[in-house]
Amino acid sequence: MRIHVADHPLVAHKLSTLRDERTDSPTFRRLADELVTLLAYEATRDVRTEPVEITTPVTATTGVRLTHPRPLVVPILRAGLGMLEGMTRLLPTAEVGFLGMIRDEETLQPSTYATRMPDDLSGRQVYVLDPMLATGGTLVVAINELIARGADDVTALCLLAAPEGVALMERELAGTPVTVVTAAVDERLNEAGFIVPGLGDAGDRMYGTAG
Ligand SMILES: O=P(O)(O)OC[C@H]1O[C@H](OP(=O)(O)OP(=O)(O)O)[C@H](O)[C@@H]1O
Ligand SMILES: O=c1cc[nH]c(=O)[nH]1
Ligand SMILES: [Mg+2]
Repeated sequence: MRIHVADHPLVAHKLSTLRDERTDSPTFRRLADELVTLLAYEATRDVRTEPVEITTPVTATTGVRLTHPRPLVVPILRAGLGMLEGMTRLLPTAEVGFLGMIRDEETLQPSTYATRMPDDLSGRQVYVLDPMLATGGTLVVAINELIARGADDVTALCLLAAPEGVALMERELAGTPVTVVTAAVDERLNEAGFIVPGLGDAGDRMYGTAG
């Protein structure tokens, strides 16, 4: 597994406002959207392309286009849904699948309550969207499902990661074609499994609800 931390002052600036407890839901959603677009630029560095012959007003030349099958983007509901538009702005022709997952507040174990994506992902590049990589349990289950369906290149975009979650993914997904792109790796998890300093519950902050 590879991890890429986006080291850029604009990313750090937007992330700081996102973390601030005074940031309201509309601003949180807008900043998450802007951050995803910056992360998506890094995350799609290896998106598959093929040569294409084009003619400019001046001459014939060779350009590139995204290969078929198109990449699949999979937001993990709820909070990952707030990252979808920022991602598809850069990859407008991507196919979109959905995974609904929830982490038990006591045990911190993830469970999947909805799955809507192609059964056969053979040879597909997949971009998974989830703002928080905390214990890593959610992303390990999600990515194993994608690989079981045949995905051969998986990139997870996360706004924030905890070292414990990165370590779990490195252990559980060793030898798999997985990359994590994140805006920051924070200090640690607290007793409740929240990222410190973190930004709180991403889903609640995004949608203005509790739980
Ligand atoms: O790395 P982990 O320890 O598994 O935790 C991360 C997960 O927790 C949050 O989802 P949550 O369960 O709060 O669901 P929500 O998006 O509906 O709020 C977050 O959006 C991740 O999916
Ligand atoms: O800090 C955390 C950890 C898990 N999920 C969140 O939304 N925030
Ligand atoms: Mg939540």
